[in-house]
Amino acid sequence: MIKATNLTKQYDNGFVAVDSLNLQVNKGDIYGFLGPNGAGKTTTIRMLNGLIEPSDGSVTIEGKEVKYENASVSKLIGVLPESHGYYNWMTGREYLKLFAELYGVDKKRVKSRVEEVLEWVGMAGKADILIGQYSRGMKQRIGIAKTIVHEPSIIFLDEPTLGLDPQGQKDIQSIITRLNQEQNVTVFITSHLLKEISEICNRIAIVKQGKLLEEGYLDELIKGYRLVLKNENPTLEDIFFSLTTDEVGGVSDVQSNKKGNKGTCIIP
Ligand SMILES: Nc1ncnc2c1ncn2[C@@H]1O[C@H](COP(=O)(O)OP(=O)(O)OP(=O)(O)O)[C@@H](O)[C@H]1O
Repeated sequence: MIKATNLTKQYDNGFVAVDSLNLQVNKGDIYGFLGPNGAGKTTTIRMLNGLIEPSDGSVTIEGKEVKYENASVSKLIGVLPESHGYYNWMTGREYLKLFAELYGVDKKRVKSRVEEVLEWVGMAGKADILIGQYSRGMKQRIGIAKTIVHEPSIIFLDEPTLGLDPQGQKDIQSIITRLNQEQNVTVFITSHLLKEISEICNRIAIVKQGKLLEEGYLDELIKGYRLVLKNENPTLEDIFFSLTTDEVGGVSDVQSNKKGNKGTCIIP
């Protein structure tokens, strides 16, 4: 359903943020895309969405090639970026109506679709309040409503629970799970909250310095790592740290990821 082949991004300054990544997200997955800060997650999402051009490699979504700034797949996908602006002077309902129209929802259907998504994210009672007066959790709910307003089959959520309190995190997780189970929406999600990922995702990928370190079904990975980690019940956190922590407890210098010097770790 989403297939990335040898996906690579070298920025203009020579830095290789994503290096020959091969990924496959299947229909119905909640796919957790994990990695330390600077691992290349946002860069990857932007290439998967056609927002930036890969230096090499290709992406297909439902068999259609994703081309840079080409709107052909935009109807199939919904995107909630990590940092996104809201129109604080609009009410939640006005904002969703605007995006329903922009995304080409049938004019006759806009009103009812906006009401549907407001219900979905539990914001029907707050829809006439200005977005500027919403809490962060309410803004994220409206952000998710915007992401699904045109009924995409795949949604990309970059850190959707960042900065939310535990209840806010739980609410967003429950919306994501219900969208997946009840509306058959495939979800590609990044988060630094490994517990959250292990609770909602069936498949995961772990990247570091732009390279794929591991990909697979979470339950199979956990089984596979029992032996590797000599632990009967390894958690996703155990697997993540075993793969991403540098030996000697050092911090890897991701800025050294230049061509010809890929993946080098500098231990301070
Ligand atoms: N336009 C750019 N030019 C050069 N380097 C960039 C550019 N954009 C991002 N980078 C670098 O690419 C690397 C990957 O960045 P990216 O934002 O994709 O990582 P991330 O995994 O999403 O990080 P985080 O978890 O902190 O959000 C980082 O080292 C970043 O500094």
